[in-house]
Amino acid sequence: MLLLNKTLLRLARGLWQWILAIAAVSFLTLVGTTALAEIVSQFLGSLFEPQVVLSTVKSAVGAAFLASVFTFLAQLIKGLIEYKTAAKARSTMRKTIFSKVMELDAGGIEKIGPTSAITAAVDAVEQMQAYFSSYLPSLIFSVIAPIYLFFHLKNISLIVAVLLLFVSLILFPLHNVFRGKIEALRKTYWRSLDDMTGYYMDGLRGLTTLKLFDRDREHSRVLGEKADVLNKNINAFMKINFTSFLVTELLIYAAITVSLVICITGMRNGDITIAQALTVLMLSYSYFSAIRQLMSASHSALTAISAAGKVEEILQTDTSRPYNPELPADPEHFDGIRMEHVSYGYEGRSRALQDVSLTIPRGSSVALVGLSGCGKSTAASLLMRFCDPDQGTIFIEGKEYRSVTPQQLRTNIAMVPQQVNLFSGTIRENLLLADPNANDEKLKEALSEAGLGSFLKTLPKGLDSDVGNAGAALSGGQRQKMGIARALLSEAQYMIFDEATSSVDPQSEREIWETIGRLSKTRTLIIISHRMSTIQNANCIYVLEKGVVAQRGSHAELMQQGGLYRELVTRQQAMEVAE
Ligand SMILES: Nc1ncnc2c1ncn2[C@@H]1O[C@H](COP(=O)(O)OP(=O)(O)OP(=O)(O)O)[C@@H](O)[C@H]1O
Repeated sequence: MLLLNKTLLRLARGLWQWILAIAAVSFLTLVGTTALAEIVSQFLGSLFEPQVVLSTVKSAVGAAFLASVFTFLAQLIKGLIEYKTAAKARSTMRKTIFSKVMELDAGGIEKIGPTSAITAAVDAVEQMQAYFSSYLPSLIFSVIAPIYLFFHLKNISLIVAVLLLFVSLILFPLHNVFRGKIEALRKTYWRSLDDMTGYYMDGLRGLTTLKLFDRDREHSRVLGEKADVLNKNINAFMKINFTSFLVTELLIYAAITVSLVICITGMRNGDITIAQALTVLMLSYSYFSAIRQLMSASHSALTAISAAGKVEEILQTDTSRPYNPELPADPEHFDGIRMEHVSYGYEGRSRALQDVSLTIPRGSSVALVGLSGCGKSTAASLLMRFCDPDQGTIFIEGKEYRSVTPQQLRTNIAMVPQQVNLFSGTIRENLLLADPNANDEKLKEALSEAGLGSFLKTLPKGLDSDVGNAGAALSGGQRQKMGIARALLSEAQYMIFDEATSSVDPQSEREIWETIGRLSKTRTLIIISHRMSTIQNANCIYVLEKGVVAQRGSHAELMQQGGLYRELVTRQQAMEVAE
């Protein structure tokens, strides 16, 4: 009911002093307003007394002026602190989200979805900051203000003070009853809006098809029905909003009217003076301003809470890659990488890999092939330890994968992905990501080994040449070669090429395969490629089918065996001839 949210309260940790400062300055504003109300009421009350003198007028005006200046300054300061709190909240939340997102590995990013990661850091943060700069201070203030005013009014009339306090305390729970209904209707309204917009978009995109089949009038009729449903939902939403407003305002004005009736009766009986009655009239409005402020802030709080849900999903993602040096070593003491009965499935999906065993002897080249979706990239992700097997074990040079620190693993295994990511900056800056201590000679050596030596010589600025936004100033082939150069700089013994030439032109593809051929003399290569002609020299080829190892052997052995491998090779040869 108080709209307190665990995620938001956790994020508010460094912000409490600011939140309390806003509530405190709001309270000072109330103190100023109360003083002003009392000064004005006393002055107006004194006008009815015969002995009014100029000095009374002067001191009343002076006091009213001071109270006004005080209130104005308090309000100004409140605005400034609110602004500061919003800025601080944004910055704190963005830093928390950014540092978590940067901890995610490939599996984690896919699980959340890159779009969610962006909206969490941009939109959600904007929505959540209002919770700290507006809702929480209003909540605190809405508790203090009625109590403060109660103590002010109780000396004039206890019954009025109790009545106003009671009504101000029940307003927020009552408002929440309406709010629950409003939120449910808002969801229905958004759904019908989405439904209508989606149908409208479908119609626009497929207008020619609709006309071809003479279905445009029917489409227009359904669209009209959807527009009616939307209208009905908007009306229901507005009706409940208006009812909520009406009930709240009626209660407030009823409480004020009853208070005035009590004051007038008191005046008649001589228990209450005119000045006191005027004070009640003026302060009764202040009684409800805090709760009104809270009610309007509670709308932002609800938006903030739903945004916090998205952020919580990111913050809760497990980014730990625990390692335990005590895990038992490989009983076979295999010199290389070995997968033993490994199974892995993505959340909510059937197994992507099932009981896969494979060996990658140090110094060899091993290829993984198979139809799209057979699990090749999943095997690469497991080898990079972007994820851990659900069942089975992976060993590297006699050690259990999870007994090696993530840093050690990264220095042993590098990957050249399908799309190499380059950052805006120079060639040097992009290469230093892999080895921050590398000197120019080493960088040039890696570039030349990756097949970029002659290209570098053509650049007037050499290593200081700009690669453009996300590497836009380089060709697709050059970007992939930069990825290879980076992998070389990491000095990893094991290198995974996951469809490293799938997005480059035939000339670059040939050059990259030549480079890979050279690398196979000094490194252990794990090659994933859909081009069967490129992996024929691999020492061992694993053919995956629906997540299972269907065949294994050299090219010659597999061609002799027949089965899926020979089918894939023959099919591709036929396609190449046709091209
Ligand atoms: N992040 C993911 N979430 C859920 N399922 C996934 C995810 N990544 C892959 N899969 C599923 O796992 C299976 C194996 O996918 P994987 O990418 O390993 O295949 P692949 O052989 O590399 O395919 P391709 O040759 O098309 O790249 C597929 O059914 C795929 O839909």
